[in-house]
Amino acid sequence: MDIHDPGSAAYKKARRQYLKTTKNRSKDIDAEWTPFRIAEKRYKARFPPPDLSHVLDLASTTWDAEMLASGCSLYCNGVEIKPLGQSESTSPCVANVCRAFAVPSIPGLVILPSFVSPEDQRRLVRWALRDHARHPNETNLDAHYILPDKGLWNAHLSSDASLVNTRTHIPESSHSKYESSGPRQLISNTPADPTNFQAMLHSPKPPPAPSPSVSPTSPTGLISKLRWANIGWSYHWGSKQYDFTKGKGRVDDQIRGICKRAVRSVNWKEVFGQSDEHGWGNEHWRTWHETYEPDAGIVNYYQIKDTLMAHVDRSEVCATSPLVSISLGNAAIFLIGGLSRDVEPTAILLRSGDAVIMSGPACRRAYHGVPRILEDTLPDHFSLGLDDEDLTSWTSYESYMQTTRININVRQVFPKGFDPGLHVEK
Ligand SMILES: O=C(O)CCC(=O)C(=O)O
Ligand SMILES: [Fe+2]
Repeated sequence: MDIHDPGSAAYKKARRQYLKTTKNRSKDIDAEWTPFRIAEKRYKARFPPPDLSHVLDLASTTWDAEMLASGCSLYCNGVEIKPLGQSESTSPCVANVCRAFAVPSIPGLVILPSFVSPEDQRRLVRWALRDHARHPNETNLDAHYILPDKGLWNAHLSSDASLVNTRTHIPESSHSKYESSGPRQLISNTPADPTNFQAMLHSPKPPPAPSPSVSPTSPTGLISKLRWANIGWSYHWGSKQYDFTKGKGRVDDQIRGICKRAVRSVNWKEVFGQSDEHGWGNEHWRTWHETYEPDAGIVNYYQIKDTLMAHVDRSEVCATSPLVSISLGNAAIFLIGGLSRDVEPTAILLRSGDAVIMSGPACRRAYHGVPRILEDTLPDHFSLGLDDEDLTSWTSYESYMQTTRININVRQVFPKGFDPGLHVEK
């Protein structure tokens, strides 16, 4: 990256901005920062450009086949990793190269580098933009705009000149129904679990208030403002709870298939079988190959300067089932720590095609975030993708992806055997 070259224009610009913004900053603000916040600040900084030498980057290392097969711990940029062997169902090992790694300091974290093929990555990008970011799936834009029936991406592709109208003209009388909420608030919510499910089910979930400051915008103008689209069960951002009264949205078959294949490719005994010190009793990881069933999630659309602050995904009733996270497009720094922000996080470079599985009580409720999208890291197969379907429109996907990272983040809300239907029909 040329941000590391002190002679480059990007470096000089970042330095100028840094000096301007830090001129009056008190030095002791830093003293109050948690280890997670310090790491976030470090990787987010435009200046000095972050040192990536302690970032776990599985793709940058050539692994010795024998060492991988030994099952012993290895170190990559100072981070301990454990290569996982074959699972009984499908193998993540291609030509004897291990394709699954656990991170022992965060039990339940599994990384599957390059799990999604280049063709599937392009297919998923099309899906995320053209097929998924539209009605009936809610996006961050729906609160403020009345999106076109044909979908925002299709409207953008057809160079639709007509502006997308805002929702600001809400009758005064119904204002009280609406609650102010923005995307990805960092308010803390009560962790969901089977015992408080009933109370959560019936708590009020008012629709978000449309922003009064937005104005009608072209589809092309709005595409760069797309930040998330819901998958499966509907999520209520205001209360940070699922709204089960809205019914169960579909999980696309392709997404479901990839996530199930990822979970089946892991030999969970190697991940959790050694010790049961985490006290989740029934060892339900033993049945994940058969019982794992994704039912909710989110597609995140990051532009280069976007970040996702430290958070815990604790709205799911099941706090241990695998969460499968797929990265597409530009690479990112992913930070994952522990049950509080006081735990020093591990930094992981996630590249297009990588899958991450967060599972078990230690990892599933660990703080994590994305402090940085790395500019100019779009892989070549996004530019050379002209051999598959629909040649003409790929260039639009490619140009959008030049400045984008997409993350498909898929969860299982309910533990096996928990029937939400019984409780909904009262
Ligand atoms: O973008 C990522 O890799 C993580 C996204 C995430 O943590 C979330 O959607 O909750
Ligand atoms: Fe998350």
